[in-house]
Amino acid sequence: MFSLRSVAKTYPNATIALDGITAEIAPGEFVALLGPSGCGKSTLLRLLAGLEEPSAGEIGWEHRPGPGDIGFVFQDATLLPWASAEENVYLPLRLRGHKHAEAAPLVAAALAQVGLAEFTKAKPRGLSGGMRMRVSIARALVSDPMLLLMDEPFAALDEFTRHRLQDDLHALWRRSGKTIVFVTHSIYEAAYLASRILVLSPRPGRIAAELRPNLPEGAHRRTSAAYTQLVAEITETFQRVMPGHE
Ligand SMILES: Nc1ncnc2c1ncn2[C@@H]1O[C@H](COP(=O)(O)OP(=O)(O)OP(=O)(O)O)[C@@H](O)[C@H]1O
Repeated sequence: MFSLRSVAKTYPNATIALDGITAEIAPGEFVALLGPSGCGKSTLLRLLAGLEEPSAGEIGWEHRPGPGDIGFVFQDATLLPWASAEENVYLPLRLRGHKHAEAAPLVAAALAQVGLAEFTKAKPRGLSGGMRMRVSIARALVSDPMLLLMDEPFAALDEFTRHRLQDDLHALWRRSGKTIVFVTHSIYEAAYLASRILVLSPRPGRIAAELRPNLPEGAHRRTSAAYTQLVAEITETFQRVMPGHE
């Protein structure tokens, strides 16, 4: 779907956020960018979104994304507080000039995809944190993007809600075949969700290691011996690649 060739990013204040990032991402992959705070994960997402330009290297696209081809989900749900779930999900289509009548079935389908078919009229304050995040995911899905960029979307949720949303996101990914790039600090989350894990080193971020997990699907995924083993493997990888670790 896209390739990163020796991509580097230095900010005007001389902070080198990323250096020499090279990777090829195929359609349908679920890529976790896993790394410590400040290693440039969000910078990499912004480069992919076209919000920043690399200072060196290049990003090559198989099909250059147009409007609506990339969906974003951030750590905060960033919903309009006075607007209903439905209106929040309609927003990106409205901004691109879609009429309400034509958008309504897409909005309803996106909300149904995240399990909120019954909550279309609810305002954000009437929804739990997990439900607000579901609205945010529906808003990202409404234009049927080819690529979903997610920046620590579940970091602020309690553990139980987080597990539910991880389960549902994983199922959605399997069902839809979308390409997802997901930033996280959590080894457990990366292990559970991703088909490929890129471990980034501390700033300047480089790809320090790469894993391609192949966990069993189904109800026992999280409790499987393979999952525990994968978490141990990623933890060992971290200890190996992070300076200052014994
Ligand atoms: N606009 C900017 N100007 C200058 N420095 C920046 C800018 N944006 C980010 N940085 C710096 O670049 C480095 C990488 O930031 P980035 O937000 O990409 O990291 P991150 O891995 O996403 O961190 P976190 O996990 O804490 O969100 C940090 O040191 C940050 O302070």
